[in-house]
Amino acid sequence: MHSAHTVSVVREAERALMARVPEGALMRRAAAGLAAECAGLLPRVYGAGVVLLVGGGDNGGDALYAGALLASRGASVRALAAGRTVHEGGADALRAAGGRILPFAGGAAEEAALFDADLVVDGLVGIGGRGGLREPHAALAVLASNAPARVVAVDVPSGVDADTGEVAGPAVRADTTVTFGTHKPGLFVDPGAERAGRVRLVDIGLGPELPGPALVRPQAVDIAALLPAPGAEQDKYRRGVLGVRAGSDPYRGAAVLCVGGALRTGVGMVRFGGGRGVADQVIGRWPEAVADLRDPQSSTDLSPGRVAAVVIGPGRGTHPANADELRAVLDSEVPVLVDADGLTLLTGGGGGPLSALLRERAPQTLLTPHAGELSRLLDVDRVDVEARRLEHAARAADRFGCTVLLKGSTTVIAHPGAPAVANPTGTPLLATAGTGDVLSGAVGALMASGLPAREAATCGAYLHGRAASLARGGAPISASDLLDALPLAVAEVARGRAV
Ligand SMILES: NC(=O)C1=CN([C@@H]2O[C@H](COP(=O)(O)OP(=O)(O)OC[C@H]3O[C@@H](n4cnc5c(N)ncnc54)[C@H](O)[C@@H]3O)[C@@H](O)[C@H]2O)[C@@H](O)CC1
Ligand SMILES: [K+]
Repeated sequence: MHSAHTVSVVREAERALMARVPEGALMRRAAAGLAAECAGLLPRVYGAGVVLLVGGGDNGGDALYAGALLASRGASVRALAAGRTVHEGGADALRAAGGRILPFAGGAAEEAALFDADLVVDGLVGIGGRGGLREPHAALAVLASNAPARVVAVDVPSGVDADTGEVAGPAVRADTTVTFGTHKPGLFVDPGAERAGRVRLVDIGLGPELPGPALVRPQAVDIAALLPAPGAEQDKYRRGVLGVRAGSDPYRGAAVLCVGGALRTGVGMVRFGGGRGVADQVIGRWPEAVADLRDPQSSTDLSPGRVAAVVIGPGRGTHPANADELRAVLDSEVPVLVDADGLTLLTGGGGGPLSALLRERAPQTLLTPHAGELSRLLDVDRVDVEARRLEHAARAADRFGCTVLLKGSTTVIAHPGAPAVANPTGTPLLATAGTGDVLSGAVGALMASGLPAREAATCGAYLHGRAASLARGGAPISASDLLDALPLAVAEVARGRAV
């Protein structure tokens, strides 16, 4: 599990650590780690052309000290200074090692230097950056991103908000980000994550000073530890029965995909509740599912004895009868996943009393919106949700008192009082109709097997993203392809389970 801490927490921890170590020790540790990473990216350090982009703060200081180490190994190192001041100690060290410092004036010579470099090191701003990049930092960030050389960002790519991953204007696009002491949330959440490239952590001894993380990014081994292992003693009921309230006459496919997502992730049984037309379609595709053709508003099949969890919403409709059905489900004693039309019902006219039910219900509840649905739930602009995904998922989790999985380029999971989760898997190929229905079924299956909502969401999002990568070897995929690849993803993760 990779952990990330916010800037204020990092600052606090650094203050505590600095009081215990000799002056300058942390920057020397950071620079040594940075230089080693840079050296590893160059075929040969001796004779390599390295350009440092340096701002006026300690982030520039890290770059200058690392540049000095590379220069002392024979690299030709030039620093382009974005402002009038640069870190003095770092500048002295670089000059002493034979490097040069040039003011950046936007001239052709500096552009040529950047385009001729073998490696560009972005030390413009780190965790001290505030708001969108000012000039000339912004111009340098654009030049660096367009340069053919590899780009290494120091601590965070300049222009990326370290806490949120927000990118307000130009930002450096790095191949590698070398971060210090702990990861920063913005490195794991898009749009920041996409700018960070490969993220490497340099240990500067901060660990003992750090409290619990603000965000975690699970690895395959963490998912393996969560994944329910079917036991020899289990029957279909003990393995978990999932109730699915998805699909409607006009949207039958949503039901087929949701039920398929559950079956292909592993579940004891699926009880499908819905009308004859959609039920026929579901059973036609998945004869192993059990159709319940009773009145969908009836709550008799929502007792914990009959289902261990319920998924409601994909393709279900937003008529008053659907609101009644959602109310009955939320009134039940079982964990519930609300998706798609169910989320619209929480937002719409009946949303007041229905969303109040979320706070009141004792069992686990999970909402799985995409950015548009979350923007409507919170009554904010979609672009704001996409710019600051963590903040909005956390706000919804607090408001509704339940777990929230925000789907998208980085899927994030928020749960009141627990670290946020950034899902590491997935591909842009997932942006296609029906993949959300598969996700709700997959996560529902994990809830039915007994995983709490936050863990089921973490595990399900990981498997869903892996399935997308495994399906069709990188060729475009449809939601049905995901169904075929889900068992491969489950098997891959299960192989990593500690024995
Ligand atoms: N504090 C510590 O113990 C350590 C800090 N380290 C480094 O120090 C960095 C933090 O250093 P600082 O606190 O000096 O802050 P930074 O160097 O990240 O940023 C401050 C500088 O950036 C400018 N700036 C801020 N926002 C800007 C914007 N939007 N556009 C243009 N310029 C902007 C400020 O005017 C100032 O010159 C870390 O990211 C890390 O790289 C490391 O050396 C490890 C140890
Ligand atoms: K930087």
